[in-house]
Amino acid sequence: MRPVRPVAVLGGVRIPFCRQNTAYADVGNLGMSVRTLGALVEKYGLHGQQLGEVAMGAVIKHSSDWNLGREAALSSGLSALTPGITLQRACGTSLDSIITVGNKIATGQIEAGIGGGSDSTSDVPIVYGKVLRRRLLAAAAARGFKEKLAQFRGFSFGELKPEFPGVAEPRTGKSMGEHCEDMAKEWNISRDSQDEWALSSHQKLAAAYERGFFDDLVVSFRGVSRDNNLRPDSSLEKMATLKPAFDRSSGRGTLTAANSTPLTDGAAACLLASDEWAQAHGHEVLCHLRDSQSAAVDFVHGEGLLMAPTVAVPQMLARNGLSLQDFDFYEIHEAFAAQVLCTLRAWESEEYCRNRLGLAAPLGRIDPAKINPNGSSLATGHPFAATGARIIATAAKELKARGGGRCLVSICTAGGMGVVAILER
Ligand SMILES: CC(=O)CC(=O)SCCNC(=O)CCNC(=O)[C@H](O)C(C)(C)COP(=O)(O)OP(=O)(O)OC[C@H]1O[C@@H](n2cnc3c(N)ncnc32)[C@H](O)[C@@H]1OP(=O)(O)O
Repeated sequence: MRPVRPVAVLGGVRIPFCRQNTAYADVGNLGMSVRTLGALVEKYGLHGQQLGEVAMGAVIKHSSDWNLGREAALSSGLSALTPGITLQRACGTSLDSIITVGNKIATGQIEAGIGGGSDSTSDVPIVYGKVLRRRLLAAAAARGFKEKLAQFRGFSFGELKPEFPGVAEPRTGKSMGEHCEDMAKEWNISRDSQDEWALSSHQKLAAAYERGFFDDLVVSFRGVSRDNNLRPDSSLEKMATLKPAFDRSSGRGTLTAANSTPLTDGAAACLLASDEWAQAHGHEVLCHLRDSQSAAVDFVHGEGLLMAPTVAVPQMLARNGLSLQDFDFYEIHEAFAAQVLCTLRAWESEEYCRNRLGLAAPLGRIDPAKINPNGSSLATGHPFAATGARIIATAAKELKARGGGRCLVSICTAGGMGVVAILER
């Protein structure tokens, strides 16, 4: 193995994120990925260039998109000699795409690459059940009309019932929202604190747009120039009127449409390189990807589904000799406001940090003013596989704007996992 070398983040772009069944309803993952990669190629003058890897991902994906990373790369303006790969780790997908490309750069396998992701909740694969699928395949392989027709002997119209992609965890049958509602109850997270967190996310995102922060990060698409979930005019009074979205009957439900991410379409991507490649091509290094970590929790046997970042972060901190307070700001994915608030409370809990994380003392408090300075998923919306690249692009630009510093990135994912990373400038 060659020695590990620094991984430079040169920046990123994304299309505005749009709520389900709005502006991108007929575009799909490939269209959104191509627009995003094309914009990145344009921004960094990569036309005709051969990069080492394009790693993209999608949580919900049509088989007709083949290998989304390669297909999107082929239509992006990059050289056709650029390889592509498609990854999936639920909401951690594009952070993992970026880590994958970063690791290849760190070990000297490649000099530069793109990591990103896309998700469409408006154009999802809807399939027939297994019985009809078997019949159709057998009919396709059969010779002659009579033999084909024979495959449908005993056919019933019930077989035409479509199957939609699952929205529930296969092992528990509960949705993300239902799991997070359980977490909010376990950690005593109030409805008011969730609504306040969500409102603040909208206000910070709106302010960032107003001061031009996103001018070179968000490229317009299909006539949209800003995330269409953004509601700067929202209020705590209006939020307080909303009914619980996931626990409607116990009278104790606190997660609502306003303090949960909406179903969203969108794509985002980042350019990474070795310092040498960046210098040779005249690109400024916005920051370095110093380290990353993934972890999982046993949600099937009672742990909170979205609590795995609480486990991944201390592992990564220990390896780097850092404390939770050694960061200038934090980018914590807001799957639900309650997820962020549960995570913060767990890191402050003596009992949790000692007994669950095996630490000598609690990780301690983070100043909420240092979290998500430009808003996050509650305001932008959350196209699952695009969120990681949105966060890295935003954090890298924020580090440049501050002239230096250190950022902790934390993303919870379905399947009881978490992916976290450290960025530094
Ligand atoms: C997947 C991973 O790996 C990890 C993760 O990130 S987990 C997170 C994954 N994401 C999810 O699970 C998505 C969850 N979200 C949902 O399923 C749906 O958005 C939801 C069930 C929460 C809400 O759906 P919905 O009821 O159709 O929402 P919607 O119709 O938009 O809004 C309902 C009301 O709230 C209002 N509202 C929404 N946001 C608001 C806000 N910020 N301020 C004020 N009002 C708001 C709307 O205006 C609407 O009001 P009216 O009824 O008066 O029109």
